[in-house]
This record gives sequence, structure tokens and C-alpha cells, in this order.
Amino acid sequence: MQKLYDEVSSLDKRCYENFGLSEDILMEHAADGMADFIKSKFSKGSSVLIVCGSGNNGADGIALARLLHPDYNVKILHLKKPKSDMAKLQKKRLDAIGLKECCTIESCDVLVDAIVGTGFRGEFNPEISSVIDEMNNSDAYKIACDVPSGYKFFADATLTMGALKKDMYLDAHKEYVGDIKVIDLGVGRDIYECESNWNLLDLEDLNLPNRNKKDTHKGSYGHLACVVGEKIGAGVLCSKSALRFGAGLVSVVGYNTTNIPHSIMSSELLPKTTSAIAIGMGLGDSYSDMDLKSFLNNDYPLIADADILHMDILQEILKRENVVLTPHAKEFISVLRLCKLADISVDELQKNRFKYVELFCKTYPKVTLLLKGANVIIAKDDKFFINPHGSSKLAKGGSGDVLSGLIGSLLAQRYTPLEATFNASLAHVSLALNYTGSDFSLTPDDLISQIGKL
Ligand SMILES: NC(=O)C1=CN([C@@H]2O[C@H](COP(=O)(O)OP(=O)(O)OC[C@H]3O[C@@H](n4cnc5c(N)ncnc54)[C@H](O)[C@@H]3O)[C@@H](O)[C@H]2O)[C@@H](O)CC1
Ligand SMILES: [K+]
Repeated sequence: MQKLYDEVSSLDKRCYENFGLSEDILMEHAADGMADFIKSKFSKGSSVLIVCGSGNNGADGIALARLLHPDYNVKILHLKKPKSDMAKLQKKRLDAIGLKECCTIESCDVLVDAIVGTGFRGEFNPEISSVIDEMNNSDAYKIACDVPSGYKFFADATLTMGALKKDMYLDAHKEYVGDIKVIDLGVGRDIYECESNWNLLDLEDLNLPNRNKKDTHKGSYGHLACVVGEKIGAGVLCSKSALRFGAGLVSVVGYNTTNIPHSIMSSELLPKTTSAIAIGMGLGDSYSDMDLKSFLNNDYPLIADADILHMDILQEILKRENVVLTPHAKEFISVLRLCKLADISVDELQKNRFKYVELFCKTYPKVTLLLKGANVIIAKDDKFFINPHGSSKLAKGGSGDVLSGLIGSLLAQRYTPLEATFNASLAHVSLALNYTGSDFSLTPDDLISQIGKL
């Protein structure tokens, strides 16, 4: 798990004040880290074009040019005259050793974007936009210094300074960042970083269910009741995934329980041994609120997904102690509207995912939220996690039902709602990563069949 930050300038400030490391020292480490990365990937003599802006992001680029010259065939393109003190200082140092400047995006092996970093504001003018377009069309290996400029530069790798920035994990930014690597700035990351409520999940954080105990029976692993409605298929996918992920028993519950697999039980009412409930997937609108209340008159841990996220009964669900909600963007705006927290478009949500998740969690600190997306957000109270490992393979009907089953299974096996949610989310993305077929071909059944190989 790695920490994420809204901004790192306060962390830089701690370095100046607490560790006696000047801005100059930090920048030299930033440039050195980028130089090491390039040296590890490209042999001496490779051509490197560094495109610099006028602030400290540009200054990082100028320092990099000095560190690579003359072992590499380095060229530098100043889009604007150095303006910040550090950019002017780095330019003076570079001029002293003499280096070719160029004025167009030439063909090269490595292209570094040091136009603008965390100081980007507003929009690029057409001139800079067209340079970035040219850079994007280059065949070179593309490196973004700190962050891709304005999230318009498509990087193969982003070498980010000091610590991970939350903004890099906005869904829309996933197209631009490429592989992200943190560069240390003269002190180890553990020293540079301070507390943060936001964390990035690593695949290694996955904690799978275990069967280490020998004297057990199916009841030891819980009983998930999956309340199904109109579209029975969704409930079946959820149930099969839950059973495969270790729940001792799984039942589909409701009026429509025909044609279900032999391994899944069925009943009209909640079974007496129920230890967790999954509700919402494929529910349709065939139940009245009264019907649904009969499934909710208990305090079992519960995962609510899909159709129920649009229903008034959600208000009742949100009062429970151990609830997990798993909306995608469209469902989350419905949740926010039902809760009278915000009336916003999907576009507004996607631009401000972190803000609206924080707003929801402040109002409902007992609820665990999983907001689906290219980078999944999992949150409870003041703890926030981003799972960035999902892939477009998962963009298919039924993937979400499998995820609900994984969460429901862990809830039934008595994981806490937060643990159940982030472990299920990590398992879900791992299933897609482990799938060896073509990207477009993954089906929910493929996901379920891979669970046994985790
Ligand atoms: N201690 C520090 O301050 C460190 C800073 N570092 C680097 O410094 C960067 C931040 O530096 P700054 O705060 O100077 O900011 P930036 O260099 O990211 O951006 C500011 C510059 O970009 C220009 N700019 C902003 N918006 C623009 C727009 N829409 N179109 C065109 N130009 C625009 C501004 O005119 C200004 O010159 C980081 O991203 C990182 O690369 C690193 O060297 C690590 C240490
Ligand atoms: K940049």
C-alpha cells in the first residue's frame, strides 16, 4: 500500500525545514532519478529530446539535460524562457557546459515532457497544444517529468517527484500517465512522506480467504443469501462467484429462483443460517418496498449494488451498521441524489470523484463505498483507497455481479466490510490480469473460473 497526496509542496517544505535539504538539492535528486531511469533503459548515445517550460518542472528537465550530456545525444527545446529562480539557475548551469538547443520536435529515442508539472493552471494556448500533439505523435519512448503536462501528454512512464499524487489516479488521467515511478528527493520515501488518509492499493495487499483450520464444516465459512429478482442471471453470477471465493453456502433468495446451478441453493425467504446478504443485482422493479423490507429486517452485513441504488429503500439500507455500496458513476450520482447530497451529472462526478466520495463518507461514516471506474475508489469514514489495477477487460456486463459475489462471499466469511471490499476488489482485478485470452474476450464466467487459481 502506498500513500497518496493532494499536493506535495508541504512535503518539500518539511525537507527544507526539518532535514536542511534545499530546493536545489531536491531538484538535483529529481533530475538524477530521471537520468538513472533513462540510463537503465537506453544505452549511451541514444538521442534524448527534453521539452521544457518556464517553471520548476522545466528546471527539472534542464537539470536532466546536464546530467545526461555528453553520454547521451541530448537536445533541449525551451518552449518558454526560464522564469522561476530554479529554472534560471539550471539554465545558467546548462549554458556553462554548452548544449544544442532545438526548436522543433525532432525524431529521438526518448522524449521528455518537462513543460509543466504541479503548477499547471487553466488551459494550454493553441501553440503549446500543437507542440504537445506533435510530441504525442512521436515514436519515441515518452517520459513525463512529475506529471504529464496538463494531462494532455500521453506518457509511457511518469517519473513523479517525492510521492504519489492523487490526481494521477483520476479515471480520465489513466490514459496519460503510463507506468508511474516515484523518484526519491534526497531522503527515503518513508521520511519524505507524512500521514495521509488516501492510499494506493498494491496487488500484494490481497489477503485471500484461507482454510487453515482443520476441524471445520461448511457453516464455518458463512452463508451468503443473494436476493434475486427479474434478471436471475445477475444473481446467478454473483452466487457462483461467492461460492467459488470460499463462502460455505450460497442461496439465491426470492420469487424467481428457477434454472439455477445445482451448487447454489434457493429459497423464498432468507435462510436461517444467513451470515451476509447481497441485494440489488438484476432485481428489476418487481418487488415493492414492503417485500424488500422483509429481506432487510435483520442486521447481517450486506452488499447493495445495481438496481437498489436507484430505490428509495436505499435510505433504510444506509442506516445499517455493516453495509457495502458498489455503484458505478451513474449509480453513484443516483445515490447522491437520493441522499440529497448533490444533484450532479456523471461528467461533474468524474472530474471530482475524490471530492464526492469524501462528501458521501463524511455523511455516512458507517457505510463502505466502492465507486467503480477505471481506478476504483474504496472508502469508509476517513479511510480512502484507490485500486488502479483494473483493466478495460473488465468493461463487460456481469463483471460487477462477479465483484458483488466476491464481496458478499468475504462478508459471509466474516471479513469486516472494508476488508471484504478492498480484498474482493483486488481479487477481481487480479482475475482480469491473470486472464490470458484477448482483451476483448473476457466474460464473467471466465472471471469465476479463474478464482480457483488466485
Ligand atoms: N522543491 C520543489 O519545489 C521541487 C519541484 N519540483 C518540480 O517543480 C514542479 C513544480 O514547479 P512550479 O511550481 O514552478 O510549477 P510548474 O513548473 O509545474 O508550472 C509553473 C509554470 O508553468 C506555467 N504554466 C502554468 N499553467 C500554464 C498553462 N496553462 N499554459 C502554459 N504555461 C503554464 C507557469 O507560467 C509557470 O511558469 C513540479 O511539478 C516538479 O517537477 C521537483 O524538482 C522537486 C522539487
Ligand atoms: K510534465
